[in-house]
Amino acid sequence: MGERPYVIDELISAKTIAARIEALADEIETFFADSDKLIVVGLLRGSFVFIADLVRELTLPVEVDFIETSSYGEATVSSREVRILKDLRGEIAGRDVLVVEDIVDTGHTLKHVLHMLGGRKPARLKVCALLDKPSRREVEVKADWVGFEIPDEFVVGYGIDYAQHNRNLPHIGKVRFT
Ligand SMILES: O=P(O)(O)OC[C@H]1O[C@H](OP(=O)(O)OP(=O)(O)O)[C@H](O)[C@@H]1O
Ligand code: HPA
Ligand SMILES: [Mg+2]
Repeated sequence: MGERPYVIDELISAKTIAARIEALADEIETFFADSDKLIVVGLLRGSFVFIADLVRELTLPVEVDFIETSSYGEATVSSREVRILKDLRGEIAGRDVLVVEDIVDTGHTLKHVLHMLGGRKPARLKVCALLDKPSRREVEVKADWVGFEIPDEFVVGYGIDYAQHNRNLPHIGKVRFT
């Protein structure tokens, strides 16, 4: 399926995102202050910009690893089938893990990943999501830290795509079909 014609309206500016990430990093750092072994796990591809900015605001020692998931493909609706295209490189048993996600929408992706990682017996398993669309939730799952709650709009930018486009926008915009 190809893209329908659309324009992008700014929803959250780059400056607002940067300020919010500073505050999130402060909270995360306080929570994990006693941890010398935090693994920050980004969900590819959407979280690549967010994780890059977030880890640079953290001063505690961290390792960085990635999982690649895919459920949307070229569409604006979830396939509800979460595929793991790439798994972690390292072991997480007994380690503190922070999952970094760009957006929690239906919740299928995060639920699947938390179930998978939880089974590996990490010490603590927490989630930081930049965006949360609670009105669209289909399964119960919650991020421990959320940057912004947003309305039911299809968003792009700051790592997030529509049919693989617009990940390089520095701000978050909403797609308006024309
Ligand atoms: O809560 P959900 O409805 O599951 O949606 C959220 C997930 O969907 C998007 O990923 P996508 O499958 O598009 O892969 P991408 O990160 O490579 O864009 C987004 O980056 C989240 O990971
Ligand atoms: O609003 C969205 N935009 C892009 N990809 C997504 N994946 C889940 N929700 C979204
Ligand atoms: Mg996507």
